[in-house]
Amino acid sequence: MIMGWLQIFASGDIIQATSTIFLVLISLALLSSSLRKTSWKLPPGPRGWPVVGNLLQLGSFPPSALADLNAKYGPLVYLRLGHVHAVTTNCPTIIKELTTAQDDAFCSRPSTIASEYLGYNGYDVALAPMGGHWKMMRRICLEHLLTTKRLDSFQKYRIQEAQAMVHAIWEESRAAKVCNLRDHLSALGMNVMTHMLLGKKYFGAQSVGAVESSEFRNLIHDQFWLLGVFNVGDYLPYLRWLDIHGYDRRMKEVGRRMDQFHASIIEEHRQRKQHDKDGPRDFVDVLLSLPGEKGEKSLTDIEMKALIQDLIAGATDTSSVTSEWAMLELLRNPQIMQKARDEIGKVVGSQRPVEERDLNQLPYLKAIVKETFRRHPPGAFIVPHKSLKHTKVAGYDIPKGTVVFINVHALGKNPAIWDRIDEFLPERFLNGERIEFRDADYKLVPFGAGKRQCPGASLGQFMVMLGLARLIHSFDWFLPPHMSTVDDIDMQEVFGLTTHPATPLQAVASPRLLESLYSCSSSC
Ligand code: HEM
Repeated sequence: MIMGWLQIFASGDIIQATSTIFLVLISLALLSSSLRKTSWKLPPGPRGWPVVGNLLQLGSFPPSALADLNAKYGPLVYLRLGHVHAVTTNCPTIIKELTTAQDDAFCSRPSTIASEYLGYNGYDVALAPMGGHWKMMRRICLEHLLTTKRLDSFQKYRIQEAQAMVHAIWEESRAAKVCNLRDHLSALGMNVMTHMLLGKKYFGAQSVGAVESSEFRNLIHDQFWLLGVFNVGDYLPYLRWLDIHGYDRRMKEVGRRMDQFHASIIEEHRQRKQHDKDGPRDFVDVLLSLPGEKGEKSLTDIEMKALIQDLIAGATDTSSVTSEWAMLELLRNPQIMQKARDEIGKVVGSQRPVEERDLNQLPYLKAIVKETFRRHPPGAFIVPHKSLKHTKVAGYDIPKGTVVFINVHALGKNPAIWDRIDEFLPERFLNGERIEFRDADYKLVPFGAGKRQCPGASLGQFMVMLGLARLIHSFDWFLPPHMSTVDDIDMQEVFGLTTHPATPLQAVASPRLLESLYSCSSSC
């Protein structure tokens, strides 16, 4: 910049020089006015570095780094991430305040490079800023796709896929193979969702085929990873062109390939619709039958693609990673696994498989899932919220545009609200009341809260509970031969949009029901 001024003066262009000085003066004025705003009483937090602020303090596992800051500075911590105001909390009272009393102020989303490339520029639901478009997209989810009636009509797919998983594990057990539970659970989550959404399954028998399935799996994997990264360009936009970690380039490429994938799905459905007079068979058929926002005959292709993208991303990894952590804890705690099996046995017996209608009668299994959400929430942070106006929380000023990181990873390990935090204790939720996933005092918020809370919560619960119930009821589970005690199970977590066990969970399955209960009809 200094070189630029010198060149201007050297060239003798006095008008340009004057306007440059004018701009500098305005910038200084703006800077001093922003400094004056330091009269704001911001929440406490660590001192930041010039320019980057606290970006370098996030570490390799940001949920733990931010939890340490909460322990040091209090329940609401202020951070400056580059030029972005941010706050973080692991406290139920503050979470309640942000998502109920002040929901209107905090219900937007930050606009990020990820939302640009992977959320159709905020044209989707999950990453869209608050506004008319988000309202319309959310209404479509709630009134047309995720209704109880629609979900009931797709129950057969969930049962089919759960049976396909049990069958595949049974075959592996007969071949004396160690079972990779991550593979089975992610195939279950993915197949249930793509079956309902796109009318296809991507893994196992009757799937689309190896090439399309592996391409799809890699795309979803990359998308998940990229949605979870802290991208420097979001916080220091003038450095975006440097693309320090190469995230922009990857996001652009993944977004382009996802878009092609969605376009071909929509085209296939349009072709079929011309010859097929039956009602909608899957969510894409439903989307094709809906009118547009302002009375147009149909939704635009971008709206349909953005919805497909969100539902696949929102539904698949969240439920499979929850189930993987639950199975990991059950292997570490065989007495809890047995208690759950006894409960299922009492309700279901041993002559038939578990059905969805059984799930409401399995409070202990539900408590296991709840304890998994506490100890290993699938997303360490709730999808970040953003404030729409200047407001006060707990007596502190929160500037307009502040990004809010609700740290559910740290909430579940907050010693001020939980006893014996490192133990897996489903019993803590068996207090005689009906067990709800949404906790009235905000100690557990696996599906978020307020206007942005997860619209797929009940489907997510069904998917997790059905998969687990089938695994526990159908098999006895043992450690793989390379492990001698439960302490050999790797408990390390890998940070991303969802937090996975560092090592995919492996175990040995031994069938415990009649052989006929492991068979798979041609449909699965
Ligand atoms: C165990 C399963 C699941 C978990 C733990 C989960 C968790 C979450 C969380 C924490 C949020 C953010 C809430 C907030 O910002 O306050 C969210 C949003 C969302 N979820 Fe889920 N989810 C699950 C399953 C599903 C399923 C099955 C679907 C759809 C089929 C879905 C679709 C969405 C969508 C579209 C949003 C964005 C909502 C908005 O911004 O308005 N999720 N989910």
